[in-house]
Amino acid sequence: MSSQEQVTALPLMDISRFRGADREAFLDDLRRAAHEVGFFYVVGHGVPEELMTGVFDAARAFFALPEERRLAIENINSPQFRGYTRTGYEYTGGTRDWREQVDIGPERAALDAPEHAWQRLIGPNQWPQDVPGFRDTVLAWQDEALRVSREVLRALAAAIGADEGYFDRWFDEEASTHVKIVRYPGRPDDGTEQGVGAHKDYGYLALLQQDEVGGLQVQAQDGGWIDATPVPGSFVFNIGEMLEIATGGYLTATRHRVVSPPAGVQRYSIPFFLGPRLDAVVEPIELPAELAGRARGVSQEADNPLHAAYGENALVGWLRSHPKVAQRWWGDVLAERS
Ligand SMILES: O=C(O)CCC(=O)C(=O)O
Ligand SMILES: [Fe+2]
Repeated sequence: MSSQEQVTALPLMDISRFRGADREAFLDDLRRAAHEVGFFYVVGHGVPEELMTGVFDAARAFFALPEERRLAIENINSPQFRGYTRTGYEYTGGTRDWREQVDIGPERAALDAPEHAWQRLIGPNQWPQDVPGFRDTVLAWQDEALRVSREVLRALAAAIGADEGYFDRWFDEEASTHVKIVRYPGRPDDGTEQGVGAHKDYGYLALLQQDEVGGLQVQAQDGGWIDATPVPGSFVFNIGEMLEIATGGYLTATRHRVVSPPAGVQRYSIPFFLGPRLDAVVEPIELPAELAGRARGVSQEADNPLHAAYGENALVGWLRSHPKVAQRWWGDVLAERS
């Protein structure tokens, strides 16, 4: 192997094989990748290159706006945690992350009389008014990210011996989608390396489009960290907590983190999260005996208990990561729970 050749320890999956002649071999590869690593690259997805480039252009245009224009859609305006988060205002593992971002969810009207706390996550987005085409481009990208994620979810269901459509029961047209448009500035003067602290993602699956800079790291089973080296044209996929719960830990939500780029270098990334409906309570699937024997059980960490009720799982995540928004709009819920 020449020293120029790209070396990456994460498996690479060509999702077009799922509909092709070697489907069974593909499902074996996918099963191994999803069980052993929980992270893999996906190529052969058919998302037009112009759209992948276009969404990064939209991101660059937004983050190039003067701060007061970015703050016009600050998430502090939104009980649903939608909109812009300034660098240093998001927390993971109780420690400040070093990135700025725009969070976008399903576009709905807020409910008049929500019965459950998590129903207050339903509501409208905040869109920047001064980046022409931002909304259309992001929505077009979101549609494609949803299409590819659904295909990967169907392949995962087939790979664990279930019907392709198995996970659709907690899903349908009300799927929880979440797009994050992210910019990591170079690391701050004090040299802190946390772009995003180590965490798991809470839905079914996460898809990530990243630029060429790198910095995402994935925790291996031995505790070491593997670089998710950028592979042009690919998406990085990882398993979320709801699939860990649904498979009794046969599929594991793998911890990952982002190391900030060096000072003076910036990185753009666009994660997309696919979750079940907010009112879904995910129950364990009956796995084929051979797989069940290798299921590791659902991890229960003191600092991150997993909730099978998806809306609750999502709410806990939002409250923890955006304390200022939580204080402004969710004081009653925080007080009840303290
Ligand atoms: O930006 C990345 O590479 C990953 C971000 C991430 O893990 C997240 O936002 O959950
Ligand atoms: Fe993540």
